[in-house]
Amino acid sequence: MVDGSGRIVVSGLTKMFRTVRAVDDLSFTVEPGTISGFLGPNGAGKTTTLRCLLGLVTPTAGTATIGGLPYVDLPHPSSTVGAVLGASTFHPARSARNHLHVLCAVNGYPRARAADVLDQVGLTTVADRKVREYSTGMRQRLGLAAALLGDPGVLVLDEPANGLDPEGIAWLRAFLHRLAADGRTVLISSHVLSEVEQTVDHIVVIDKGRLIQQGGLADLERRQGCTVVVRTPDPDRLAEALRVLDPPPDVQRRDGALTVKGLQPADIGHLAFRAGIELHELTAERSDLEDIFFALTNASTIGGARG
Ligand SMILES: Nc1ncnc2c1ncn2[C@@H]1O[C@H](COP(=O)(O)OP(=O)(O)OP(=O)(O)O)[C@@H](O)[C@H]1O
Repeated sequence: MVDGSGRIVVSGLTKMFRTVRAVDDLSFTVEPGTISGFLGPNGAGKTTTLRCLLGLVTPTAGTATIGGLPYVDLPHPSSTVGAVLGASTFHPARSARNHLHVLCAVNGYPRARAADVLDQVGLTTVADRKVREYSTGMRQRLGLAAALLGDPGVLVLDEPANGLDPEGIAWLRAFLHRLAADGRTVLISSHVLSEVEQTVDHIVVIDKGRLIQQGGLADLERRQGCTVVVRTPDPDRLAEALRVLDPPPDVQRRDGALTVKGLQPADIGHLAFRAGIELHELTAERSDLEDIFFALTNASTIGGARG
């Protein structure tokens, strides 16, 4: 169904390269107004999925649509979706402004759009310098500027934080938040989780071409459980009381405290109370995206949970 919403829907997508199953029956949705992180280890199938979405690769089975249409059927593709896949190549002897003027001419956009997008990505003051003088971060910004020329409602970026310094990552984060706040759909891939953790509100995790997990970040963190740090003057007795539970939680010693995985703080507090064990601390540690990612991809490696 054509809905013009800018929603990305990947459904039953499979891509074979000869005998390599790069993408395997993959389904997920990315809603407008959100930033979704498309995560997975190297070789998981992220780029292939994005290339299917952008009409650069023909799926073996399934569909990938934007606003209800495959890329090849979009009436105005470059003003529907802007994409940066890998390092953009620019003529080194051209200025950024000149490069964007050429793209305006090719795509039928007014020349004034070049100045607009240069301003959006913060390159106005250096727009007339040759691109060969640009740093990696400046080139990334120019790639984004080119993707935004048609004022698309959907932005797809493959590893956009690659090669950026912390300042560049902070800039990118704020920039993408502004685009999503305008109602745009933003999908960014990464295998470096710390780079996207503070940027995305939803994640889609894949491994070996298959979906491992998708959902809101906060929700996933909650579902993945947390580590509870417990301090007590009687750690041996508490550890023993915990280990006889069925199933037994994972109990470890750390810096004179016990760390417990697999139970909520209230359960541990209740058990300690009933056993007459004094507690001095009972703290739930939030697991970060890195922990969740490893837990999920390890589970997939040993044939465990799949989303
Ligand atoms: N054109 C191709 N021909 C053959 N195999 C390919 C081709 N493109 C990708 N593959 C294979 O498909 C699998 C998925 O690759 P893909 O590049 O999509 O993963 P990725 O998650 O983007 O990895 P990375 O983070 O390293 O870029 C890999 O095993 C890769 O070698």
